[in-house]
Parts: sequence; structure tokens; C-alpha cells
Amino acid sequence: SACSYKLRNVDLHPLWRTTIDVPGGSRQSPIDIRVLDSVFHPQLTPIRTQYDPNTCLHIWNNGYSFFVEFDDSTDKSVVSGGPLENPYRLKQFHFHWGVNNDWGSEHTVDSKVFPAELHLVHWNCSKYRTFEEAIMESNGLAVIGVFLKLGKHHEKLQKLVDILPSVRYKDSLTEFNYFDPSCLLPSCNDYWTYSGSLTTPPLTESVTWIMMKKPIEVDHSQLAVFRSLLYTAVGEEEKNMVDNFRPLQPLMNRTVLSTFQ
Ligand SMILES: Cc1ccn(O)c(=O)c1
Ligand SMILES: [Zn+2]
Repeated sequence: SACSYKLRNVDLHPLWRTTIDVPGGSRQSPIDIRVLDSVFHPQLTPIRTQYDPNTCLHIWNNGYSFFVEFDDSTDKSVVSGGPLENPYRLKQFHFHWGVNNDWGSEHTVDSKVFPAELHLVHWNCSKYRTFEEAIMESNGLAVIGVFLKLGKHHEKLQKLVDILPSVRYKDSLTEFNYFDPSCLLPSCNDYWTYSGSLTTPPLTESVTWIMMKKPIEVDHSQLAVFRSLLYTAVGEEEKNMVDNFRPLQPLMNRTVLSTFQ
């Protein structure tokens, strides 16, 4: 039933196994979004993405997810609106997923876990010169999070799924061109937003999170290909890339804002 929350007996990747506590961390991610505690903010405008498919460069397996990277040397692919005071440039997108369909997302909604979560990572190009500089600043990054749920086949995602076998091993990279990731966004504009952090080292508290309320649907075979990727490099003992999500972090003194009631 929808309310069956399975206990997660997860064999987390070493990166996340130790509950890495950021000294003085007060705005860590991910969090459980308590819907009734979120505050409706009618002034929040819809998120506006303007992505140029020609800025898509390549895809690579960095040993804890696969990243689709973009040319961020110009303002051709940006996100603006909502809580953002200026445009942020798209740098990369990646996913987090589980070993099975019972878990895999980083954020949860009233403790509901999704089988996977997409992160579209952008940096504040009006204030900082590079992504690497921006990740150290409190308003440096904007990440759009999208939940994935099991359902119908996602046509547009398939172009990405088909290329994943070529980045099966850690440190493998392959060319990947002409892709507009706005096709991975849900049709509904409703979102939550809160101040948080990266969910992988350096875990810096530099992220304005924008979590879309509606999940997108993907089918079982598409998620199965995610799970066929490896944490390990060629020649090493193979370890499947699964459960690459960070455990939930305390909300502390934060309020989650919503664009809907
Ligand atoms: C920059 C960055 C790196 C990893 N993850 O998970 C993120 O969500 C953002
Ligand atoms: Zn992420």
C-alpha cells in the first residue's frame, strides 16, 4: 500500500556511510519535506529554465553518479525566477537512486521515499566567476530536484539511458550532444524551496534547493540501466552503483517555502 515504508537496510557507499557531520552545519541536505510545515509564499514566481541543447558536452561516471556536463562559459543555459535573485548557469545534472524501487531519492516528502531523484545543478554566474568558486558561497548554487517514480516509459530519458553502458566504469567519459534537460522536468510548476547544502563532499552550505512537487515517471527497465553502472574502475572488483544517496539531515532552524497551498 502507499503507506508501506520499508526499513532501508542500505549498504551505503563509503562516501555516505560515515554520517559526515559538517562542523557547525546548520543547513545540510537532504531533508524530509513536511508538507504541512511548509509555508505558502505567493510571491514566489515559477522557475524559468532556458536551456540550449547545443551546450550539452559529455557524460561521465565520476565514481558516485553519472554526470551530464554542460558548457557553462556563456549564459546560454540558465535558470531564473522563483527564489533566485538573478540567473544561474547550468553546469551539470545527475541522479541518485537505490538498489531497488523501494528507495533511492535523497529528499523525502512526509517520509515518502522515491526510487530516484534528479539534480540539475546551476551556479550564480552574476556573483562568481566559476562553479568551483560558487560552491563555497552561501548563494552560490541553485539545484532543481525532481523525484522519479516508477510508471510509464520516459521517451526523452531513453536517449540518456541508451548511452549509459558506455560510461559503466568509474572515470569513463563519452560525448553526449544536443540534449535539453527541461524535457526531464514535470509539467506542473509547483515546488518547495529551502536553503541547504551539497549532498556530497565538500557538503558546503551553498545551495538554494528547488524541489518540484510532481514526480516524473520512468519505467523499470530505465531504472535497471542506472543500477548496471559501476562505482569501480576497469580491472577493479565490480561494485554496482546503487544507493548513492546521502541520509536525511536535521532541518534545524529552517522553513521550507511552497508555491502552492
Ligand atoms: C554539485 C553537486 C554535486 C553532487 N550532488 O549530489 C549535488 O546535488 C550537487
Ligand atoms: Zn545530487
